[in-house]
Amino acid sequence: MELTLDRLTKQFGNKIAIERLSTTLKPGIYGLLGANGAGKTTLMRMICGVLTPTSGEVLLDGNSIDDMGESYRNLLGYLPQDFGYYPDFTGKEFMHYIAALKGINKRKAKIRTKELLEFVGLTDVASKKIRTFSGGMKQRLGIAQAVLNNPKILILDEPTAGLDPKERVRFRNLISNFSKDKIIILSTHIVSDVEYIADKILMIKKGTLLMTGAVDELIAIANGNVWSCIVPQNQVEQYESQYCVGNLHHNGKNVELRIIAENKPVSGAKPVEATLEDLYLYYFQDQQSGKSPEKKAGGK
Ligand SMILES: Nc1ncnc2c1ncn2[C@@H]1O[C@H](COP(=O)(O)OP(=O)(O)OP(=O)(O)O)[C@@H](O)[C@H]1O
Repeated sequence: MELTLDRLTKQFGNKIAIERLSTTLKPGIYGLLGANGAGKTTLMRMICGVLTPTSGEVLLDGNSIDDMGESYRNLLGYLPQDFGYYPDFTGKEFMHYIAALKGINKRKAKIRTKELLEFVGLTDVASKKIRTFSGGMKQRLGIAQAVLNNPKILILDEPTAGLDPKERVRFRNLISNFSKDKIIILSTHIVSDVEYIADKILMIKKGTLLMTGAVDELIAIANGNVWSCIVPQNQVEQYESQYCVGNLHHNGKNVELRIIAENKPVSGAKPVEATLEDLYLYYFQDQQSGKSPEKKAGGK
């Protein structure tokens, strides 16, 4: 199975949300990382066929998804960003309702609902109204509905938004367990959500694919460019204006800074192992602090 995005472009008025984005996806978990407004939702909606590209196309095994129509939709599971949960439905009723929308017969819907509510750990609350669910429980229900038809392609838009750390871990494990032979794309701007489960990262910035690769490959780009520096407290602002600064750790009168820079920022700076977050911070720092990266940490 191969999903090809071929020069995919979406323009809203004057705004180009996605610009000639091309890549090929094979079974595995893909983490779509990008700042707010980078174009993640637009891209996912085009992959799902709910938004028509201005130009370019999405192909599954060489066939345009437009031409495939229902046979493509039958392979697809989608959890949109703002999913409507119907608070007065119980978890079970909601699953049956979505199953009916997906054209799954009642008998099969009952069996799948039971299996899936078990899978996402909601069996005990299956007969409770959704209005009583926590954010994490709703997200798990969202995942369960998305996989009702046992999709080969699963698209999850910001599935970890609003989850606490424990729920995040649970979510990651759920996705890992479900991922065999499937193309899973999940978007987030939280690096740690994808660092551990994604086979491949797609970093998207201003509608274009900035870089793509396995987590290790991307981290390798930043390796050798991450430093730990101890500086006096009154110099922190100066460093922040000059460099891409990650974590700060106050230690008495001094502050330990994590700096991402090609050259040693200060004598005594110690090189430290890079993380995906360092790379992300470096490439997206202009969108977080308003400044542009003066020099890139590595190639594409
Ligand atoms: N229907 C629309 N009409 C006009 N502009 C839009 C529309 N949808 C998206 N955009 C613009 O396209 C750009 C990309 O938006 P998109 O929602 O895809 O980004 P995102 O990466 O998903 O962001 P977020 O993480 O905030 O959801 C943004 O500048 C957004 O304002």
